[in-house]
Amino acid sequence: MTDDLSPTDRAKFAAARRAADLVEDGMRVGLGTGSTAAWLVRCLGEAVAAGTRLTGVPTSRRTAELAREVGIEVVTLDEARWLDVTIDGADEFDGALNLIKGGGGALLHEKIVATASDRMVVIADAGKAVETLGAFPLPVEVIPFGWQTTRALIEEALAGLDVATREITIRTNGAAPFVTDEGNHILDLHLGRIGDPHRLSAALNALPGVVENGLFLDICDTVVVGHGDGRAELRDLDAAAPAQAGGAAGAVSRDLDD
Ligand SMILES: O=C(CO)[C@H](O)[C@H](O)COP(=O)(O)O
Repeated sequence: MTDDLSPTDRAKFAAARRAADLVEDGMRVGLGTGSTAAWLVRCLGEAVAAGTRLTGVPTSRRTAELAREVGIEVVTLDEARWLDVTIDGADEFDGALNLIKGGGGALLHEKIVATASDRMVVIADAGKAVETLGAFPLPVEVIPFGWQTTRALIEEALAGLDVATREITIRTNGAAPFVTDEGNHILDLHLGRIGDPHRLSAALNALPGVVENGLFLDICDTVVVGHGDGRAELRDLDAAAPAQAGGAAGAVSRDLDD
């Protein structure tokens, strides 16, 4: 399944394969969205074929389709109610394991599913590690009604916040605005650097018209970092370190050559 992969895809696969080993028989698993999460779903499909029993709650229609294709029993979040683990990709992660997500437009379901889980495990290639969040444009899901007014409100809110740049673009699909699984649009906030992610997240979610933003703060417990040579390294939040400590002090690493 992995012949002819680019180094980045090999890294994504390595992270997904290692994370699939964390799934135990009988678990209810939140299934993320994106190319790294797709590797995970394929790995879990192999585990199911080998006899592991699990139920999956997909975070998007795309993931639901792939999960069914590979033989995973798919249920809704309301049927599962609570999950043992959610495993998902990310666009950026920092030293405190805070994330930017939503590059694939599924951030709303992803945040709901991750929050309804005992543990959130992120799978990512090493290129997603950052010192400070914000180089990746921050996705914000907004309802279509009055989205241009919502964009203006976001611009006003950004004026008082610690960010490097303040450009906002509407995500498109061809000529039309991109539409999420919930029928909403995505505004991408090009901020360069986010000085205070908690303050920004609260300011965005306080605006009418904003449904959710792609900052996942204090949600992720573990990042499995994949490398192009096939290694995967686990970074766990150190319970002793304050979440806002950031940098290497906020997480502990274990090298797992497999
Ligand atoms: O948040 C997401 C989708 O909404 C993805 O997990 C994120 O964009 C990473 O994608 P990929 O694994 O393809 O790099």
